[in-house]
Amino acid sequence: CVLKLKQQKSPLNKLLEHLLRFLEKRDPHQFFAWPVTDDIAPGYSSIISKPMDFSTMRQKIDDHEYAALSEFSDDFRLMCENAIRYNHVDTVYHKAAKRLLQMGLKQLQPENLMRTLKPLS
Ligand SMILES: CC(=O)c1cc(-c2ccccn2)c2ncccn12
Repeated sequence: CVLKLKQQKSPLNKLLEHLLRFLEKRDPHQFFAWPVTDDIAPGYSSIISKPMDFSTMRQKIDDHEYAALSEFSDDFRLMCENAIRYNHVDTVYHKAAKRLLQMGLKQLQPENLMRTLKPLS
């Protein structure tokens, strides 16, 4: 059998894995860890046309589906905005999504990005 050589992690992939770990730490209840199912959220799949969650983002990193940081940020924003739209404003999920989005976009700003990357260089 032909051994599938472990693909070298590209610099972008190293950055995205680092960012994903940073963002996941700010979801202590793991509300965003896995896809939302219709069982836990009635009608979810007919309301949210493009679902997204951290496990899907991790799979996309591993499958080299992100060609740029902006594509990763788009999925992060999509994940948060789905929760902001589906969940009523007075729910823990809506509130957690707003906090996570605000914190995540701040972290993705170039000057803050450099700050988290320093130790990686
Ligand atoms: C992210 C989201 O919208 C979500 C996560 C969850 C969730 C995630 C993990 C464990 C339990 N619930 C959820 N439950 C009901 C309605 C919406 N949600």
